[in-house]
Amino acid sequence: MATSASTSTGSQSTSWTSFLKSLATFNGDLYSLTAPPFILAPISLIEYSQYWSEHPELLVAANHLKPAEDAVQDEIDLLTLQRQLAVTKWFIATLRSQYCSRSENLGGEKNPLNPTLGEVFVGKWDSPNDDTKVGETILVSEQVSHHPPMTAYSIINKQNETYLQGYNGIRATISATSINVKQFGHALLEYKDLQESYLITLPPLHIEGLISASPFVELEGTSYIQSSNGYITVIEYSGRGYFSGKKNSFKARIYKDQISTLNKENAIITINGQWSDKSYISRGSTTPHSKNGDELFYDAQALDANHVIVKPLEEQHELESRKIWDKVAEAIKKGEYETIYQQKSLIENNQRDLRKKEQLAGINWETRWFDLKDYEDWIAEDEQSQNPDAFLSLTSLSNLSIHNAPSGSLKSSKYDEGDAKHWRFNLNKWEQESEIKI
Ligand SMILES: CC(C)CCC[C@@H](C)[C@H]1CC[C@H]2[C@@H]3[C@@H](O)C=C4C[C@@H](O)CC[C@]4(C)[C@H]3CC[C@]12C
Repeated sequence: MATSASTSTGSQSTSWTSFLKSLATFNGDLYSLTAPPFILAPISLIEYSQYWSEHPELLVAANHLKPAEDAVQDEIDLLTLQRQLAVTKWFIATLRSQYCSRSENLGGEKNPLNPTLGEVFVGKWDSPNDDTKVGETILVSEQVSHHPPMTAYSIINKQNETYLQGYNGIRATISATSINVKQFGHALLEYKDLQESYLITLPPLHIEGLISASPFVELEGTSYIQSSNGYITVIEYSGRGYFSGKKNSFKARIYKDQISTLNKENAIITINGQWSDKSYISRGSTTPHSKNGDELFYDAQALDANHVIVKPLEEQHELESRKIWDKVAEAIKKGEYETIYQQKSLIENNQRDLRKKEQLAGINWETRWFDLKDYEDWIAEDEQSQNPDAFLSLTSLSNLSIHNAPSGSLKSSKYDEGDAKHWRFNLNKWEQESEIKI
């Protein structure tokens, strides 16, 4: 999103009004809009990858729910369900950071800086509260495409053999009072020791509060967590006034398998509440509630987010996000609108020059740690393979599209068409990385 230069905070309401007017001619690309500088976030969108692991202990929790070697079938089954619950809890715990943190820390939803092609963001989390069971978790993310913007990430906890990877992009439309955003991409979580994997889809969202110049995100629709053991969590989101009259509401139902999802009565467990606050859990399909004495599932306000540790700027590579955007971020924090405009233009022009030079030389920018995998080429081979691909198996179990459809699209839905190319982390490339250090 471009920035309009403005010199005083007194002009804020005028520039907000012209921003709202510009929405009338919106072409679907959020980044082509001229946003008033006071709604810019002083971080690049690539940094949002960190929100997947602000509770590393929850990310690895399922790895500690392993059956003992002599466990009987009932114990094995119970632990399998408990792992589905652990993954569901971790996912619910990511939502507050993903969708509320700018509103909480910056006083309203803000527009992130649009990452440059090849921009990277890396960091780590130490074991929270010196819990030796968690160990170090690292984050590696890369801007793999600029048109359309796509960010890929990988989060690794070697001690727990826990590997999360994914990528995301957005497509937006405007309605009378909100900006509606569909997410593209998905996340894949693997517990290698357990030989278990999970496919996680990303919910649609909309931005409200535009008229009053106090934008905030509300999730909507459905997202899924499909496990390789068959269990599937179906999460439905709603805003103020739909399920409960409260903002950020959700209802998650865990089913034995995808077929069971056809009737909500089949839910084995139901979780209900606010993803930014408290949620409750009960057995079966009845809606749990604190008033019914149901058990607390997760309290998003109780635990502080664990922020990723990033090297000081002096030690950063020229492709690292905070190094690229340092001057712009400082100007945003100080409200120096002219400097924001100048420094952003420098970066954008430099990028345009680079792309022109590549075009003249007949070369394409090469991604650093992620490869674009075309699943159309893989389907036939995978059927014969001893080691089937996790994404293909999980989309088959969950009846989800393998195509580049809005995240969470079902097979045979109107979106289930086109390419089936998805960004995948290449661990070898990361292990051979010699210039960029955590
Ligand atoms: C104030 C408003 C008019 C500016 C528009 C900003 C717009 C581009 C931002 C607003 C919310 C952003 C979402 C964010 O809430 C969370 C995520 C999850 C993360 O994993 C991937 C990025 C995404 C979808 C952000 C994309 C940019 C959004 C829509």
